[in-house]
Amino acid sequence: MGDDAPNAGTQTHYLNKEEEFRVEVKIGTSVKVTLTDGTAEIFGAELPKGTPVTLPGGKHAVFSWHGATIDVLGATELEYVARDTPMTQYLNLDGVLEERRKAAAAAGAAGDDGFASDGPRVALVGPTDVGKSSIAKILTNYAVRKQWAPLFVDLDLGQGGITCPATIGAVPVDRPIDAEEGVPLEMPLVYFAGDTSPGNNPDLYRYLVERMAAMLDARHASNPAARAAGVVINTMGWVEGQGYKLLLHALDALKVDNVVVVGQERLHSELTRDFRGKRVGGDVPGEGTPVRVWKLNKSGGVVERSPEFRRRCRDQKIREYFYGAPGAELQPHSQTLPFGQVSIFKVGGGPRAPATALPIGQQSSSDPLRVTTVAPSMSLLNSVLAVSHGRSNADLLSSNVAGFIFVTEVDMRNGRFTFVSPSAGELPSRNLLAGSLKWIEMP
Ligand SMILES: Nc1ncnc2c1ncn2[C@@H]1O[C@H](COP(=O)(O)OP(=O)(O)OP(=O)(O)O)[C@@H](O)[C@H]1O
Repeated sequence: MGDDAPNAGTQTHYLNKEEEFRVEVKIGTSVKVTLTDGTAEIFGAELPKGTPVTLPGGKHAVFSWHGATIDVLGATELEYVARDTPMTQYLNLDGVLEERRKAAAAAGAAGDDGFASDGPRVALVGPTDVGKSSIAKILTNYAVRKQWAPLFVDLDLGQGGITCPATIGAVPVDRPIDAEEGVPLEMPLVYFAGDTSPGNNPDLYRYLVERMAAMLDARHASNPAARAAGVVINTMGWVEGQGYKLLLHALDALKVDNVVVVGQERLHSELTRDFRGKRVGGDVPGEGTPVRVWKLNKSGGVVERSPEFRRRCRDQKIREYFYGAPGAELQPHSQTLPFGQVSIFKVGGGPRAPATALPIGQQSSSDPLRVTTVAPSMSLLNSVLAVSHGRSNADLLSSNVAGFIFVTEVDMRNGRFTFVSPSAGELPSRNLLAGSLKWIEMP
């Protein structure tokens, strides 16, 4: 253990075999890490030798399997070297998944299009702050380093692992997810739930997870390489009561065959009980891949994040969407449009009234899956709106989104609003989806 914090200037750190340098960087700032000797990785992504890598605000770990020397430039809030890590456990799990991928590819090559040609569908589950997203990145990156392109799926509405918070998303990963660029965003499939918690509209969350599962099945049916590479899924940290039911639904819908529980004995035993004897992928009972439930240790480096820190991480994620990662400072584009030139919708309006409480044939106006029009008002100020691929009112619910805009000004007197978007030019669609996601831009 070791170095004192906080630090500025360049500090050199020496990592022995299987040691990890843990560092906390203040939100809104960044530090640069350069590997000068040996080999090291950040959540499974190899550090290039001699090239500085920017670590944005947050908590990071630089791990070395064989020993390394690293230089860190900039002020950190906390830093130390840890000897005890669960990385060997994570590597062993990767070994099991790798065997599955190879067997799936071999079965596919032999013309078998049954469940034997399915690569692993792995989900990381556990309460908040146990390291689920970090392990999801490690497993994805280890697969990418062996030339697979697995699908990375994020079901956590709270943090926006792929694009903005309040979404679930999936993206094929063909180059390592690194600290600077995050998940590659060439072809993300993103659904907007409009809220950072699924508890406010669980029906919508379930619906979107099922949409995602259908798209995933369709992709695998037409792409044997993607099918063999498999899927790594990061789930939300709400694992009690309704959260547990939503989790079971998602694992079922996405046909997860490797459930990896991080850091909670009770959840592990509940899932072991609920998945006993269960198989996925087969056409007849008794066929298919048995679901395996694993238990992984939580890394000592994962620290609990306060609600305030989480909120700031979420804001940073939205900021990154519009301005790029710290240091990139992309220029978002500002435009003003009359309200008449766009249609703004929202999904759901609170809990559904029981059908028995309504006149026969009438649908509740608060149907959680009902799409309604949002009238222009000042309440749109600071809203993050999704730009939907949906063309008609009917398919807005089921369509994925092209991107997001952020409302910076509402001019009710002249009936127009000003927004920023990450790229210039026409919006890909004039159909916008609103939710409760807001962002106040800090200087
Ligand atoms: N080994 C480590 N050393 C230092 N920091 C770490 C380590 N592993 C994870 N972290 C950091 O700890 C924080 C929580 O980790 P992570 O986001 O993976 O947890 P999670 O279980 O997915 O949380 P949530 O469900 O709340 O999103 C993150 O800021 C992550 O970068």
